[in-house]
Amino acid sequence: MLTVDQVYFSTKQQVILDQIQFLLKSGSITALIGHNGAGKSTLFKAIMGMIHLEAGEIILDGIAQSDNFLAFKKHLSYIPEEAFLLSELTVEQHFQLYIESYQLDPVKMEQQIKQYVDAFEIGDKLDQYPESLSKGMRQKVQIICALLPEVKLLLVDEPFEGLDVHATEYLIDILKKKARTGTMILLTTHQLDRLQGLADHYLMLQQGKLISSGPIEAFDQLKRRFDQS
Ligand SMILES: Nc1ncnc2c1ncn2[C@@H]1O[C@H](COP(=O)(O)OP(=O)(O)OP(=O)(O)O)[C@@H](O)[C@H]1O
Repeated sequence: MLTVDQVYFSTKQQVILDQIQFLLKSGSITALIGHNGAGKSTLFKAIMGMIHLEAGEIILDGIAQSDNFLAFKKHLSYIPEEAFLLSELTVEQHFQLYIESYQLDPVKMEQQIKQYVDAFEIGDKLDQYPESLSKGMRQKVQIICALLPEVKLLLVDEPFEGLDVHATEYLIDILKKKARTGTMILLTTHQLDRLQGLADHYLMLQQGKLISSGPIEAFDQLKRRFDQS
């Protein structure tokens, strides 16, 4: 379970996350929705420990982020809105980096990487560097890296931007499979229609505040609520 408790973050100019509080359960897929600037990416950065919270706590299966950050972080993985790949590493070396940093089984990973690489159609790019890849290809590399470890929580920020239809459908399928094995998934998208049949819960942010949350019972109702927010 993920517990986000009274999380608060501000800059000199504005409050960006205002006492955010929610729970995620094992195996759930939760859509984090909100208009531009609502605070979605900042909330992801807060969960990832990439920003320093002024108040609040984030607890993943009993491990508090502020108590033991290394133990906390090894249970989560992140697909950022824009791929952050290292210019000096090839595609294949990026996969190796994840295998090493998450201490994954290299033999098992070899098969897994082949499966993902084939499905995302980047098999001919393994020895290339990020600068020679298209935006969509870079995103695919980042997605594969994030999918390799079996984590308790997978954060997915605007995953469908820049992906072709085939890759989008494949990713949706993988996210559902991950959730079936107990991974919690928290994802943002502006393409609300993509959430239908994927997300089972939602969190709605508006100007840094959590204004609504719960199970997605009626998708049309959620879209109306979002349009009115
Ligand atoms: N590094 C930063 N310094 C100052 N303010 C920031 C910074 N990053 C984000 N903000 C501000 O925080 C607020 C929330 O931004 P955030 O990127 O979290 O929104 P978002 O919901 O992810 O938006 P989008 O849908 O456009 O990606 C915005 O008002 C933004 O201007």
